[in-house]
Amino acid sequence: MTTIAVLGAGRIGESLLSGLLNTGRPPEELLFTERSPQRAAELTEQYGIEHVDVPSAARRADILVVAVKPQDIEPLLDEMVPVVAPDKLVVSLCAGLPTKVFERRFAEGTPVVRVMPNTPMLVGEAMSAISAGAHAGEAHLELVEEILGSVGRVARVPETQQDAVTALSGSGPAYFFYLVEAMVDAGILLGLPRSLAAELIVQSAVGAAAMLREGEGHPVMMREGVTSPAGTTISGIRELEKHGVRAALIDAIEAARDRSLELGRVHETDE
Ligand SMILES: NC(=O)C1=CN([C@@H]2O[C@H](COP(=O)(O)OP(=O)(O)OC[C@H]3O[C@@H](n4cnc5c(N)ncnc54)[C@H](O)[C@@H]3O)[C@@H](O)[C@H]2O)C=CC1
Ligand SMILES: O=C(O)[C@@H]1CCC=N1
Repeated sequence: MTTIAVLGAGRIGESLLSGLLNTGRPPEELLFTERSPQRAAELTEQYGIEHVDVPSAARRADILVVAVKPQDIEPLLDEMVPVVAPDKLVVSLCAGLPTKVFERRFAEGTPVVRVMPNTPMLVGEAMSAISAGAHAGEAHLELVEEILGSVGRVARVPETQQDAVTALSGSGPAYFFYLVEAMVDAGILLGLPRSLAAELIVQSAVGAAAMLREGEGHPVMMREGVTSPAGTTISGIRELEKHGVRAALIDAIEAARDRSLELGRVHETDE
């Protein structure tokens, strides 16, 4: 039995706990720590998972999953460092934080794996990218793949690519939600009831995603398949091009990558 403790059960920590429970992992194999007592009580009531303190998590769990905001990492590290032995695996879900931020604080040899997951973990459809730190080996990566593979897909990437991954798949769901929100608003403008507009757009998104996943051709070909000569779609595409939507998305993702790099730099030392 592998016990997993999630340190910081906010949106992504809860998504992981909930996703693992949904895939049949018993609540006895899961623990969590949480700064907010109210949130801790709510989660225990909802999921039946035990809330513990950091020393207890470090003693009882094999894997410690760090899921606090990057800005909150230092106080948590202060609590972890005295109690985390090198036989534990530390898994960081924190955007922007390089594995060396953890390694330089923990006992020599402590394995650290950096992960960028995303919230569709909640419904078993996460995209997670994982990178080994200096002391994490094949067995550690396989363990993390097994856990995250139960709540979605997993790719191995060099750590140097993690900031780009964060911008694409870590933040990506927010951009899709934003597009859906805007398209539903368009339906309202055209006089459709909100519930109907939402149903039309959400099912269109699910259908388009399913076609993309089937992998039968390139997205450009799929878009061309919708775009009839002198038809409706090309009139819409012209507006998207006029408003620079493609460039806006590229700029948005570049800005998210830059912010990820910046979050990591805050924790750099002169070492
Ligand atoms: N929300 C998302 O879509 C994604 C978030 N992440 C990363 O996951 C991490 C968490 O993000 P969210 O869940 O969105 O943030 P959040 O703010 O919803 O959750 C963080 C939780 O940690 C708790 N916390 C803070 N310090 C603590 C401490 N010392 N001990 C115990 N609990 C503590 C807070 O009370 C809060 O419930 C971040 O590092 C973020 O970069 C990664 C991928 C996607
Ligand atoms: O916005 C954030 O910083 C986090 C990391 C990736 C998605 N959400």
